Amino acid sequence: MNKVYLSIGTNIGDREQNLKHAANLLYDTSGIDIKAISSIYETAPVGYLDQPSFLNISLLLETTFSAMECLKICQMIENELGRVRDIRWGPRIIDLDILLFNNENIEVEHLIVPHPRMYERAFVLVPLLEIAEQPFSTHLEMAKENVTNMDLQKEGIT
Ligand SMILES: Nc1nc2nc(S)n(CCO)c2c(=O)[nH]1
Repeated sequence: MNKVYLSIGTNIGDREQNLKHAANLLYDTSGIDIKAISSIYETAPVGYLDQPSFLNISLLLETTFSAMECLKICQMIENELGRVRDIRWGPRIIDLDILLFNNENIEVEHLIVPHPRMYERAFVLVPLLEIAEQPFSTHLEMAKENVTNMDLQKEGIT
């Protein structure tokens, strides 16, 4: 069984409904067991600043799927909710990112785990650490270290 941490973000439409829809699609997927879901965080946009604020959550899954299969499932859910990939850092109806896959390091085309930008993003680290299981993996220890040194108000997470 694989342990996978995801980050989900949305800043278009009915944002809470988008999160619920994505979580329900994961819940309904045979081979995926949702073990934890974080609180919903309102977060200031990072990257492209001229866009609405996001809602972000993190989930812990247990799954029989491989990392690549998980990536495909995340992309299917984004497509199902109508994700349009136009402006790279722009507004999106839903965005599912794989943060951690067990305590593995993965670097293949289209998939890098741990997520390459997760350690610098409070909107990822705060929900993640809310649900992270003890004892922390080395990746989660680093996440905790990084978020401890962040000014969360400045990072725009409430
Ligand atoms: N606060 C916040 N800013 C973001 N910028 C991008 S791109 N995204 C999409 C995820 O990479 C987000 C996000 O989910 N939350």
